[in-house]
Amino acid sequence: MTAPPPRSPLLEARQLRFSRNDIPVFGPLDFSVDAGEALLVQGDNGAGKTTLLRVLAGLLRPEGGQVRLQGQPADPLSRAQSTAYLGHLPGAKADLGVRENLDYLCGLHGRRATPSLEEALDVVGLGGFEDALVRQLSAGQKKRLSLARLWLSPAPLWLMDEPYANLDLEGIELVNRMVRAHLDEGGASLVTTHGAYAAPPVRTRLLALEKPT
Ligand SMILES: Nc1ncnc2c1ncn2[C@@H]1O[C@H](COP(=O)(O)OP(=O)(O)OP(=O)(O)O)[C@@H](O)[C@H]1O
Repeated sequence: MTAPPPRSPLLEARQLRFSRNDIPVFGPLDFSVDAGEALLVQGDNGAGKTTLLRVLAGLLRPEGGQVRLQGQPADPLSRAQSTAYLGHLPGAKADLGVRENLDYLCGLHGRRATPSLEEALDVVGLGGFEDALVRQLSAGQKKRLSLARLWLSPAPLWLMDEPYANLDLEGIELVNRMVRAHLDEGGASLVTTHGAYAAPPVRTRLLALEKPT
């Protein structure tokens, strides 16, 4: 019996590098993440973690190198479709309600057929806040709204920039439960951290970012 061909990584970066005004921010980097895995991206303030995630999401153009998704070269459009980005700013409209915002964000980024918006809000602990205005939410509640958007996303690759920031202990456990469930379903996650926060208790690779000299 012949062995099945090896499966391509969900995400692979080759010699990926980024500069701003000719000043190197990161790279060249080589790394890969398989379905069912998390990659912990560690580095000090300014090491380039957010920039790397934004490049992978297709929001910034790398200076060089390649990004492959499931073995195929990925242009910015396919990167945008295959990734869900959880950033520092929730991207929500302050004067709209929580459910309205989630609906709007899912309209922009796409969503799975299930669960419903209300179920997703329950999962992240925002049940009962459906009609609250986003500007009335705390920082942690806004982060939970972003997590609800992630939970509804059909994208296999989650790009999570400091997902534990502003969350209480229960929120940290929520992030870990979500990452574990996403990986169990065949997804993958990149999680940035300064190293001081908790890390998801899942099969994890490590990418240490240092400022280029
Ligand atoms: N919009 C921007 N314009 C110019 N320089 C920027 C911009 N955003 C980030 N930088 C610079 O790029 C470098 C990398 O920033 P980045 O936000 O990727 O780091 P980080 O590792 O995510 O940091 P932190 O842990 O503080 O969030 C820093 O030197 C930063 O000053």
